[in-house]
Amino acid sequence: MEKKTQKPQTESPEKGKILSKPRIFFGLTFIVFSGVLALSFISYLMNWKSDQSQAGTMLDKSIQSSNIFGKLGDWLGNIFIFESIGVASFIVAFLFVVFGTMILKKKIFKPWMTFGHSLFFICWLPIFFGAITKGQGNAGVLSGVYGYQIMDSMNAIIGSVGLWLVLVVSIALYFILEFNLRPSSIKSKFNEINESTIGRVKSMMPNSSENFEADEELENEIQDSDSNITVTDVSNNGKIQEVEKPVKVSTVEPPVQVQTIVTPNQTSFEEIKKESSPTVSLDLNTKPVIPVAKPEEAFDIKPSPISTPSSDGIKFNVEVAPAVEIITDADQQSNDLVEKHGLYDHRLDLAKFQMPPLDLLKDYGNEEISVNKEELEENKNKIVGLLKNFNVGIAEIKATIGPTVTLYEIVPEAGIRVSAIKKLQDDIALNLSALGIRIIAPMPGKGTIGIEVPRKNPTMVSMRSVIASQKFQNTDMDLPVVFGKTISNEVFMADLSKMPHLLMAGSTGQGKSVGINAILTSLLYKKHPSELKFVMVDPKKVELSLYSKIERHYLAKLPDSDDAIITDTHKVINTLNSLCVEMDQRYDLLKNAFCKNLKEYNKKFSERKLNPENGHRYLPYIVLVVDEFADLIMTAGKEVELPIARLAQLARAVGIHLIVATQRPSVNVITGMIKANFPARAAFRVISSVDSRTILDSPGADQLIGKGDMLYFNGNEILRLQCAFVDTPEVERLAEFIGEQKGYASAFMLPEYVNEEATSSVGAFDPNEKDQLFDDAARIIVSTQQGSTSMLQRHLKLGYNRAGRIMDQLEASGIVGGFNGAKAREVLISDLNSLEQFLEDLRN
Ligand SMILES: Nc1ncnc2c1ncn2[C@@H]1O[C@H](COP(=O)(O)OP(=O)(O)OP(=O)(O)O)[C@@H](O)[C@H]1O
Repeated sequence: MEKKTQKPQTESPEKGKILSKPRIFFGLTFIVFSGVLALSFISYLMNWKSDQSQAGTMLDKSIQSSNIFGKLGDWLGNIFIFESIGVASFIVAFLFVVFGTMILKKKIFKPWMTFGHSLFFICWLPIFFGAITKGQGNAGVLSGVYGYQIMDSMNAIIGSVGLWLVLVVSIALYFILEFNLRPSSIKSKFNEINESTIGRVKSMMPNSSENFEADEELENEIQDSDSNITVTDVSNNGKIQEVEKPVKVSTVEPPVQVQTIVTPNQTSFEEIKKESSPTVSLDLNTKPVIPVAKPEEAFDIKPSPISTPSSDGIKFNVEVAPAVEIITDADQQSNDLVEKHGLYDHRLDLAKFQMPPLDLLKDYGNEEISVNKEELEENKNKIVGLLKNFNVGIAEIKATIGPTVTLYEIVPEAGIRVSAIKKLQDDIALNLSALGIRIIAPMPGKGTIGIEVPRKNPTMVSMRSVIASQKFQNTDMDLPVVFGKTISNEVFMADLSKMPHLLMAGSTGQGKSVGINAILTSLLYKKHPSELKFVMVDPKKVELSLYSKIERHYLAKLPDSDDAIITDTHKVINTLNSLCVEMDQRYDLLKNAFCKNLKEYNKKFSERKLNPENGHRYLPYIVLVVDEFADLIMTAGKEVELPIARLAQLARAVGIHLIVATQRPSVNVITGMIKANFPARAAFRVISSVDSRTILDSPGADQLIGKGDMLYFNGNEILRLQCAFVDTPEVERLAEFIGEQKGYASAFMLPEYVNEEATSSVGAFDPNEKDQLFDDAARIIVSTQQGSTSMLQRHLKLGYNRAGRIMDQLEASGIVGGFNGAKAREVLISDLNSLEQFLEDLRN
């Protein structure tokens, strides 16, 4: 059931587009010129009689013009209005606005439709005014000379009746085509108006006999009509609710059982008692019977007729009533709020925030791929020759040149086994004497076998070129990440929110840090600070430090920490657990708002359907970036692995996404639990094929050539990409540009994380799980009035751990107080009698 809601003001896709200066100049010039034209025309219309005599005196200073744009205004008015098309000239002025908005890429008008309509009226209006004025009175300005002359010529050719016929038929055709007017729709519109008028008149009448009479009249009216029948239900309060239920007369159905029901104010109707069929079929001879709508059904129901010719020649109409639109109180309230304050704009806190311009990124010059025909020919010959030596015949070979790699696709002759070619990988590599050869047999979805051969002179892919690409600029992805270019030189992008977490690996110096910077740069170029927050973990301390400048805009941190970029392993554990708390809180918010994911939730919040007083808030995406995961696992092990795995398993729906990078993709770093929850993987060059298997579940990453040459696995297939290059100074400039702008008062605060171990014993006492020696321990403590764990150890001959656990239980049950540093705990029960009573209560 569709709810009637205010249409949300979706962010226009043009927002992200960068307009060139000439565009802005010409766009604005057109719009301003349109204003000048319109004002000149208005002014000309007011003074045209006096000013017209001054035509041709443009340079004569002694003659003044009364047009607000002086003689220029006069001249424009004269040219457009008087000498051309009369008042239709305003349409010309309007067209300049349309041009202007087109140049500025604002999709306010549908250009072709607007031009079409305008052209029609530019032709029709002058002739129409010409026909009306016949050259008398204000003919000059209404029709213009052109309009009058065309009208005059037509008049001479087809006569005045013919002229009017052309005018009327053309305008009628225009409206019929434009508004889809058909006799049936005009008739139903007319019926609607008719009914609503009758309804209104009826509702004005008191609940009396007059009303009754009106009902009868109406019924008569209804019964007169054999096609459209209006049922009127008069409810208790005298309000009339109407349902239009056209009943079409048809044959075959058995006679309908009719029952009379009485409505509260005694108006009687006949109800069709017929189960489960919304379609009504009646005997041709019976009079139409009127179904009574239940009060809650009595909304605007506009049936949509479906007409099917039946085999017996009788027209059989089926009408399906559309779903009833219902507005709940909450909807109404949010609609009112939106009407009053507009949609909630999360960007408002930093309304003046400027998205970074493109020129912060370095232009590395020509990135066009140069084709080295000799190299291509040489490689092709080597491949064909080698395969021939191994008795592998080739039917066809094709080369696709990418930025770093050329892909040779071969179609083997019939009967050749794919595995035979696969086995030759090392031989081909040896023959081509090149590193980084990868054989893809077969190419997914292509029916060929691919051999990737690195180029001698690779082309660099700059971050600027991919950020400037149409694909990135016009993307509607939620978290667009532009990695670089594919083997066929296309910009490659992926949506981090769909990945939903990314695992990156690569040996040192192969382009992993550049890859992370490319990801962060793409997100910074697309997302406003209110929409995205980063949690950065950088055990190496230097890789992500550049981003500290954007702390108050894009970073998130724990309330008690000084630096937003976390370099200390212990803090990482707290931060990860805090992220888990944030995740749980977000899930609660989503659950209370009946939303399935963050996007839905934020939309609802923007439409003011969620009350901030109930804890609802706009939720930015949170991206956790861990630069050296191996280091964390080595120092903190499970304490890091568990929250990471938990986040990876659950956090996608609440907008928390993980990017975890490591130099050492060994199985004790990338464990099964981690791997299972990171479907998207990016591999730069790694040392061994074992490492490649760990990260990608297949070899290949060990065959890469470094410098940003990478494999991306999206869960289905592996793609070879050349990562875009973004240098440290570029990132610095970007961070500086953002950092210099007004930001929030502080970084985004993650929820405080309270270490569970510190609190678990207190308040979590479960009498069923108490230690067997709990009662004895309590008696010893109370009799000695000493809350000491070592004393319990001595008296009960226990190890420290068990004694400590019993002490925690005594604290939780309220027999002793909290941990008191070096001193013994306070004993809260003064004597054994009270204790026995207390223990008895606990048992019950
Ligand atoms: N996409 C790329 N295009 C061109 N050159 C690149 C690219 N990525 C990296 N390089 C080159 O490789 C060098 C090392 O890259 P990067 O610092 O990203 O390696 P790394 O894997 O992060 O190393 P480490 O783990 O030691 O930090 C860069 O300085 C650059 O010269």
